[in-house]
Amino acid sequence: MMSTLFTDRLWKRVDTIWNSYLDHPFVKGLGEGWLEKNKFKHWLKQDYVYLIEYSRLLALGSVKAKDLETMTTFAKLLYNTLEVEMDLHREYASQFGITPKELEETEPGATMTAYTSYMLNVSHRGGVEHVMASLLTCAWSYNFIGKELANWPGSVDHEFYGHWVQMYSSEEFTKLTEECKDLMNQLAEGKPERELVELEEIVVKTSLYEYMFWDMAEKEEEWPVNLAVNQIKSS
Ligand SMILES: Cc1ncc(CN)c(N)n1
Repeated sequence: MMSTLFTDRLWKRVDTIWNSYLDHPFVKGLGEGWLEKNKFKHWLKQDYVYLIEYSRLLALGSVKAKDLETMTTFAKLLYNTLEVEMDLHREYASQFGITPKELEETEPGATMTAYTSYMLNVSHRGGVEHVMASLLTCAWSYNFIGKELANWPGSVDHEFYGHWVQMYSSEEFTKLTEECKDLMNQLAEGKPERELVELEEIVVKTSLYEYMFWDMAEKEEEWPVNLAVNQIKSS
């Protein structure tokens, strides 16, 4: 009898959360092509610094890996993030007149800091399986969104957002996502229920953080201190 894959079990927990992304105004606007560019620019800058922290997490995966094959998978994901995915960001940024250096110097926002700090914290404290559980939602949920949006009329060919949809629904990104899922299943194999529950919780939490990240971009979230300074000045 074939046992259920751990990722199938995970899917049951995140299905509703991930489907709610598709109703979020930021994602909907991106897929339907009416998203305000300043909101996208906000996402782009925060996401660039998010991907820098995510890259640290991938490097940590290689450090914690117990065999060369796993080390190589993390290294491949790291290379792809730094050179392929972040290239998409650099290309979009150039259309806004933002240089790569300016992108890199983006002040990390509250949501992006909370999300990446959470992932790095559980990964530092745990083993390679905790690193993989922290990373999984990032790759898998974007691939899920990309493939869903690719079915929406006009999304792939949109003059501005089409490139985004093409990237996250691409065969290459799908293949990397499948490698992440395979590795998660391998690492979960034979683990006691108590540990599986722990890994599942990480995937649920990161899924909630993903929702908060979309919300952060939609609201163009800023640290409240600027508001406080202005209030002090005007009083
Ligand atoms: C916040 C977030 N999550 C996921 C991805 C896809 N790597 C991303 N670029 N940014």
